[in-house]
Amino acid sequence: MELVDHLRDERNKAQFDVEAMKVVWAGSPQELQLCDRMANLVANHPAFEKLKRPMLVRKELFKNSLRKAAYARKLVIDLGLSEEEAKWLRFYIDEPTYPDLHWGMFIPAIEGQGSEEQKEKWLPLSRNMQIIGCYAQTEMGHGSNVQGLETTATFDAQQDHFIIHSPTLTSTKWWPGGLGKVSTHAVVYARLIVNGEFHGVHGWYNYYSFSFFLYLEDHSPLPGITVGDVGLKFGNGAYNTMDNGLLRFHHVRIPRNQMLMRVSQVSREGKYMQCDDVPRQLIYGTMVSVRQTIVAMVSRTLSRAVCIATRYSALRRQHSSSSLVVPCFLMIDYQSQQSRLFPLLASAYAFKFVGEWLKWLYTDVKQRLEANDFSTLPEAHASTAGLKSLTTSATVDGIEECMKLCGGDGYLVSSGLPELFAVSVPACTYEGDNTVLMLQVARFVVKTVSEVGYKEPLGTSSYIRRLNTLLHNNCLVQTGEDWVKGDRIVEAFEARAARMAVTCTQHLAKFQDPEQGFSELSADLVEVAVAHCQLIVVSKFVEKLAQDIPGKGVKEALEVLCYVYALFLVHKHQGDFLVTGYLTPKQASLANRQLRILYSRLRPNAIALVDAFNHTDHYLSSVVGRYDGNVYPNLYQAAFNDPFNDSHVPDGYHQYIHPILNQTLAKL
Ligand SMILES: CCCCC/C=C\C/C=C\C/C=C\C=C\C(=O)SCCNC(=O)CCNC(=O)[C@H](O)C(C)(C)COP(=O)(O)OP(=O)(O)OC[C@H]1O[C@@H](n2cnc3c(N)ncnc32)[C@H](O)[C@@H]1OP(=O)(O)O
Ligand SMILES: Cc1cc2nc3c(=O)[nH]c(=O)nc-3n(C[C@H](O)[C@H](O)[C@H](O)COP(=O)(O)OP(=O)(O)OC[C@H]3O[C@@H](n4cnc5c(N)ncnc54)[C@H](O)[C@@H]3O)c2cc1C
Repeated sequence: MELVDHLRDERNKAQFDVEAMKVVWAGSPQELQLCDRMANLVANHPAFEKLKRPMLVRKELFKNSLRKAAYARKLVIDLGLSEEEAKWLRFYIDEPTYPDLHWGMFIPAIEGQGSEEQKEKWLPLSRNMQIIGCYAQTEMGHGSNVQGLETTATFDAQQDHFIIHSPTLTSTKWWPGGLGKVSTHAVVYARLIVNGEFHGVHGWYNYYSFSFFLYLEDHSPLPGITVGDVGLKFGNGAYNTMDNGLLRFHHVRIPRNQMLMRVSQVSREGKYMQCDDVPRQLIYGTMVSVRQTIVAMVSRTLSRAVCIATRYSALRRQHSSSSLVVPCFLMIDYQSQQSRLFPLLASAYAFKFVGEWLKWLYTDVKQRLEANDFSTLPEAHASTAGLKSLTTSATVDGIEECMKLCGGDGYLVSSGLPELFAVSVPACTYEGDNTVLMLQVARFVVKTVSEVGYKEPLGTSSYIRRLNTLLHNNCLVQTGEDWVKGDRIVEAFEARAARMAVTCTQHLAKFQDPEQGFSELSADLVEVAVAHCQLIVVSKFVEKLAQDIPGKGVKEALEVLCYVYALFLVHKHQGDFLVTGYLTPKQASLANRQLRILYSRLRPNAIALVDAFNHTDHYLSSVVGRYDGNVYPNLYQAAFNDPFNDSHVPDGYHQYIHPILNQTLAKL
């Protein structure tokens, strides 16, 4: 039977080579081929079916996710998949499970913080999954405030042991993924006590990582350990496939050599030693690594929501504004729908490109760290923290908007959007609460501004070198067309970021106690950080356009997306641009007018731009976002796939409805 493509007319409108755009989106022909292979491996295998997930109760759901993880492991071994292939396989299975933390945090923590000897011992065991690990940092009472962690690790010189203890209820380890039911090991952050002395009580270096055996072979916890799951989380399915755990220690002994010893050591005699040439911030290194990964992944999450909403918008018809009776308008042709949808489409591309750049920055910093060059760590910290915060917040808001853009059907689980929202929301909290992370960026920016004159700003903050120009030269835009020039756009974002940073730095200088100033101005400081991070995203998109981009019309389509992203932000944050005096109201309104022109240029390419994400229907898991656009029969069928429709008479009907119909309520 011939398949009907309900979106064919839309696809025919494309003004660029979709196959070439797929390569740009994936990053390279090799990446495209790799992702395509892994996505289809998952899509074509019944073991990875996921549509029934939201109907399962927690225990079934969890067992189901263990089955999938075990099956994935078998595929990795049977097919001899590389670590990179295995990573994409897990990604397309699309279900948070313990291997995410094992591969994503436990192993990187050992790699980054273990001594050579420890790496030699623990890494082969971990990579072969002979042990399964998690990352136990957060406690019930302390999440953002890592310095406040209460778990203690007291050195016992007599037995050459550390004694790990949870002295209070609030010191209970709380949230670590994979901890609740599965892990055999954990990297635990604890406060170090040697010879009765807390080390580094004033600094952030009083927390050390320990690796220890959590379970005996029969899988009951070691004596002195209480472990469990933190309980049901938001959303059906969603993050409930993960065993986020709780953990308490009652004077649990572990050998001294299980303290991760790259940053500092405790000797057999009980002497505490800090490695001179390694900064203490390195114990936060795993978070830098994961924040980078989150940015690399988040564009795909947003692209998924945008793909669903764009396809449905290009299919569903509603009345025109002049006639409430004739259903003639495609939803995507409403200007208001475009102004909500197209900036999200542009953001997905923007986040993809900034994610590629961040990966490059992180790879560079990682190589430097291995060679004990720590000079670029502050920038890597600020960029990973800020971009993780910016992109996850925008993505989660974007998924919610996509749900609304699909009307009532977006709210159905079969649209794929509610579960995507539920599974993505915690990204604003885990790996650092987004506001807390933006405050870290603000610290970095304010410090850079304060040091102007005796320390050269580098990398993402190099615009601060041109402070004088940015503070005094205002925008030169005179026509709408003037707004679609890369260097002009970047300069506008630089001027806004620089002016906001300088104003805040001046306000901070008025406080006698800098910390009090920082606290009182924290809301403004977050805005400074947002401006700095948006500048990074815009400038990396503009830099991308300066590269050689093959394929008919591909570069032109990307240019439109870049300007949509940037001018949408100019419009959204026009208050910043106006208050700092960089723009006049006329220039701001020209930007908005130009944005409308750009929407009309983007419109014919909309479906092709989401096709270029190359998402399989399995990955989308959305009735309204199907590739073939055959929505309505499938939407109808999906209703009958719900076990709730197995019978006309639900449980409880005879008991609770009949008495009302028969007026026999007194018998209840
Ligand atoms: C939607 C799509 C999703 C895609 C999903 C993909 C993957 C998902 C993967 C995993 C998710 C699952 C697991 C999640 C795990 C976790 O959540 S683990 C726990 C994470 N916890 C945190 O992130 C805690 C956040 N808090 C902190 O990082 C610190 O406490 C904070 C930095 C906020 C403050 O610490 P403090 O010691 O008080 O720092 P100061 O402000 O005094 O700064 C001291 C100096 O250290 C520098 N610094 C801080 N952090 C770092 C770092 N990470 N690296 C390098 N340097 C750092 C800071 O800049 C200061 O430097 P100066 O002295 O100013 O020079
Ligand atoms: C799904 C999920 C998975 C997780 N996985 C892990 C894991 O594997 N391992 C692990 O160790 N942890 C994990 N966590 C814990 C996570 O890292 C913490 O939840 C996170 O760091 C935030 O800490 P908190 O929950 O204590 O929030 P809090 O720090 O209590 O924050 C609550 C509110 O206070 C504000 N706030 C806090 N501090 C400040 C400040 N200094 N200035 C201004 N505002 C502030 C925040 O902005 C936020 O609005 C996970 C969490 C979730 C939700």
